Amino acid sequence: MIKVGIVGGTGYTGVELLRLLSQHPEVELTVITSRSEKGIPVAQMFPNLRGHVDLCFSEPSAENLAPCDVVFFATPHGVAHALAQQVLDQGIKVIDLSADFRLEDADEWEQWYNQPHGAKSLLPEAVYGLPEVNREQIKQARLIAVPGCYPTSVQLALLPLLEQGLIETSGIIADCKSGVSGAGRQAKMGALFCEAGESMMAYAVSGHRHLPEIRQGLTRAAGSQVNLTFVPHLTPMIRGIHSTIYAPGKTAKIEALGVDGLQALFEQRYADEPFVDVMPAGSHPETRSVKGSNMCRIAIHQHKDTGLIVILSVIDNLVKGASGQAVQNMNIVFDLPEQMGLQVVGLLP
Ligand SMILES: NC(=O)C1=CN([C@@H]2O[C@H](COP(=O)(O)OP(=O)(O)OC[C@H]3O[C@@H](n4cnc5c(N)ncnc54)[C@H](OP(=O)(O)O)[C@@H]3O)[C@@H](O)[C@H]2O)C=CC1
Ligand SMILES: CC(=O)N[C@@H](CCC(=O)OP(=O)(O)O)C(=O)O
Repeated sequence: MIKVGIVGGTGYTGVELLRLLSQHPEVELTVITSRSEKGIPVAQMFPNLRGHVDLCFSEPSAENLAPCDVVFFATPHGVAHALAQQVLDQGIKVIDLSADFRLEDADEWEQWYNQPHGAKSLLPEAVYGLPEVNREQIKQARLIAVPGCYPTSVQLALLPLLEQGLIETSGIIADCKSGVSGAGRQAKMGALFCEAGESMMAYAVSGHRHLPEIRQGLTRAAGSQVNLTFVPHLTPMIRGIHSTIYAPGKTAKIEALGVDGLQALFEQRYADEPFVDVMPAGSHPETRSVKGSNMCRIAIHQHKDTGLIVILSVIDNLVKGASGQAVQNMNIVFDLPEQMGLQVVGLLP
């Protein structure tokens, strides 16, 4: 059995890890930390876990995490910077759900996250945990940076086109909508029911901190610099991300392929991917079809008037966008079947 520790067990991604890992046949939940709820039984705070998790929250320290084989950080930015080295030094793998190790360039990270990078020496070995791109590197990794929620939905939608050089590398627009759980469990005015309910708004239009992460991944896929306009929106749902991506095709290549060729390209690219579902041509995926599941559902269209390629991509921000993808990475690292503990079907309605 794999002994698992979770730092930050009281946040939304932490409790989602608990939900998934408590059902995982190869996992023994060993340590769950919270500074604010130290000593409190996990099942007292989260009654859905009664009968499934019998641990109490403990202090987040390297000493307490020592019995683990792997530690998940489900914490705000900067926490893994401070603790990851000590955890790794004990021979424990680290899977970080925050953005601490996602950007290769520490200066760029400091600009977007407005704080000093606290673990520059670990950056060269951190592996970006998008299995659809980095599966082989993940197998060997000690330290995994789980991609952000918006970056997961946008990259999966664009990879096949950029890898094949079928679209322009500038002029791409990613218009993304997120549920409110994306903002975390901490009390914030904008996440209040009366503020977020029955309303919708864009935010961080001039530049969101996921932009450099998306750009980094797309640039790697294309082999040349990619620029895009990424605009996130807050929508009145609890879970889910819906990304509508507009990409200018390279005219001759797209005309040669046609929309059927594009559909076939996506189907081939993701044929062996357990968590990417390319929907039948003409589909319009709904966020509720992936609610609670680790699936990314994608549909490809071409706009009749402008010829723009329009890709629709939906995920559950807390599952494929965070905790589910983190468990997928753990399965790969420990050489387990990638779908183990993750075969949850989306909830309808
Ligand atoms: N919500 C989402 O959809 C997604 C979130 N993420 C990322 O995952 C991480 C966690 O997000 P989320 O679960 O939403 O966050 P929350 O704010 O809901 O939870 C944060 C957790 O971290 C703990 N924590 C806070 N500060 C510290 C600290 N200094 N040391 C140790 N533990 C600490 C908190 O517990 P306590 O204070 O009691 O110790 C709490 O359990 C973030 O980096 C977020 O950006 C990534 C993708 C999607
Ligand atoms: C709706 C909402 O507020 N979403 C968050 C992004 C989700 C998240 O936690 O970001 P990381 O992937 O960087 O960890 C935001 O825009 O800041």
